Amino acid sequence: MALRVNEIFHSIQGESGYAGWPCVFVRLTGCNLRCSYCDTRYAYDEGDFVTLREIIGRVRRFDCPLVEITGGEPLLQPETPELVAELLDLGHTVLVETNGSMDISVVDRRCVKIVDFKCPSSGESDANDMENLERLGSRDEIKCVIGTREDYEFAREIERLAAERAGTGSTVCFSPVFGKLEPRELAEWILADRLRVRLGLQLHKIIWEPDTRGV
Ligand SMILES: C[S@@+](CC[C@H](N)C(=O)[O-])C[C@H]1O[C@@H](n2cnc3c(N)ncnc32)[C@H](O)[C@@H]1O
Ligand SMILES: Nc1nc2[nH]cc(C(=O)O)c2c(=O)[nH]1
Ligand code: SF4
Ligand SMILES: [Mg+2]
Repeated sequence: MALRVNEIFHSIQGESGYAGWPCVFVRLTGCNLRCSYCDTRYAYDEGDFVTLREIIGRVRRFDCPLVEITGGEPLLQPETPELVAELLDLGHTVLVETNGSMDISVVDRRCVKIVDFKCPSSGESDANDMENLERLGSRDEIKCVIGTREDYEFAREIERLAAERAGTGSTVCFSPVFGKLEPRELAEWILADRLRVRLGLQLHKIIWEPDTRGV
């Protein structure tokens, strides 16, 4: 069994509720969306097939408890759930960063799904599978990447729908599109509306040059 892999690297987790922790990233090749702001276009079609065994071996060599499966879109490859389950069985905390267009229930309940609901300025908001709101577990996270005031209002509605769901404990994270919306503007909107959301800034773009690959 093999997956098409764009890169495997060790860095500081820059996004989500796990921001700041050392993390190994497995970036899979291929994406079904084309977000206007995408900072990872090189993953659309660059990558080689690597066996599941080899991927696990490369991850293990970093000796790091936290692993994120990202892309591209990680749920496009039918072998991804097996990779996730094997890493969980080895004792890793596994994050799966997904674009929200596909059914998230295909992956093991023990992993943490970070589900990006695409806002209008991405050009891909019609792709959101809103049923994913019903599929979230309490450790999973909702994420909205915001480039405009219209995006913010859209994201606020997603947050409202999530909060309405009985039993939801999901963290909701709002992040500005890097270089497009000033973090301060988004911070002020969140505070003015008294929202219970987490402001996320991409830490790796502060630590390293913003377009560095493999960090
Ligand atoms: C490259 S995507 C890979 C995972 C999946 N395709 C997705 O979109 O969630 C990882 C995360 O980076 C975010 N992202 C991509 N480009 C960005 C940018 N220019 N500014 C802020 N976040 C960005 C995406 O919205 C997504 O949450
Ligand atoms: N450091 C770092 N943290 C990240 N968190 C999510 C990322 C992604 O591209 O999915 C990412 C990334 O590319 N780098
Ligand atoms: S879904 Fe993710 S990888 Fe695909 S285009 Fe959008 S941001 Fe890029
Ligand atoms: Mg990234």
